[in-house]
Amino acid sequence: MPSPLLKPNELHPKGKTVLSVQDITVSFSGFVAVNGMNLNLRSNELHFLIGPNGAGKTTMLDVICGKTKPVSGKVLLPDGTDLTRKKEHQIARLGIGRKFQAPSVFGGLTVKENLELADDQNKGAFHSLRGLRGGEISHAMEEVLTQIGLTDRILVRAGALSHGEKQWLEIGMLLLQEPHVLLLDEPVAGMTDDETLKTGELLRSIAKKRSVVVVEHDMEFVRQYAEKVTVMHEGKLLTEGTMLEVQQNPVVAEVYLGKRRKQDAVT
Ligand SMILES: Nc1ncnc2c1ncn2[C@@H]1O[C@H](COP(=O)(O)OP(=O)(O)OP(=O)(O)O)[C@@H](O)[C@H]1O
Repeated sequence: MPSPLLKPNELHPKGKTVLSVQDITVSFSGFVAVNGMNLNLRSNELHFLIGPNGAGKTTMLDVICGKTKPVSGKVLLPDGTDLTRKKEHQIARLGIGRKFQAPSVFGGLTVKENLELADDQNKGAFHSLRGLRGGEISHAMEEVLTQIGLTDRILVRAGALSHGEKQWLEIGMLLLQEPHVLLLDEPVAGMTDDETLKTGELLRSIAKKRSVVVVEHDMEFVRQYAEKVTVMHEGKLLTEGTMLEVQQNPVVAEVYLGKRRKQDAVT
């Protein structure tokens, strides 16, 4: 068990593998959604998972966080722990944070109360008795508030926040759990241009200390922020590299264009 005093970046210097997906296959009642997928996640890296609709990207995140169990394969931590054998809450405790596409904050609670709830969940019941008085917030919470840009909004009900602000709040709640790996599904969908830009900068700052994996369809966003891109197609790893490298891969172009041609033929 690593010392809780160590920060994720001290545990895993840049470039070290923090999670290894090995030969994962997922079947939904006989339909193979992921077919022998491999994926290496490294520390301090902003890693995008792209591919046409139905490629298996979300399913892959679901496998890593334990929401979906594969029929075969492993998801290994550096100490050899296989996450496919763990339950969702155990995986969260092992430092894997998952954000789903729709924000799931408590609309009736303020920003501060939502963060406190996440902080309490993380640290256990005694945390509530740690002696902070009414208006006070913990140092960790203060740092997170600054990072997600909601310091001036702490007393606003989450339900009254903009779509982008809700997404940042949820990311903040995950950050309080100090995950080593953060998994996000289409975080900028439905955001304004300004919110998209702020989210990109936020993810970049988070990836300075953690491994961040983003499933994304917005190619402009990927181009702007990706350090590494993995392309999935029909449940398999098609290729990976920098955005420039995968863009220049003719098979990637064919996969995307092929999809579009099929759609054009239908409409
Ligand atoms: N619970 C499920 N039951 C049956 N089929 C499923 C289930 N979840 C996903 N699928 C199917 O598995 C395939 C992969 O789905 P997945 O959502 O992982 O793809 P994706 O790459 O994330 O697609 P998108 O970009 O459209 O979100 C799709 O054909 C989808 O219809």
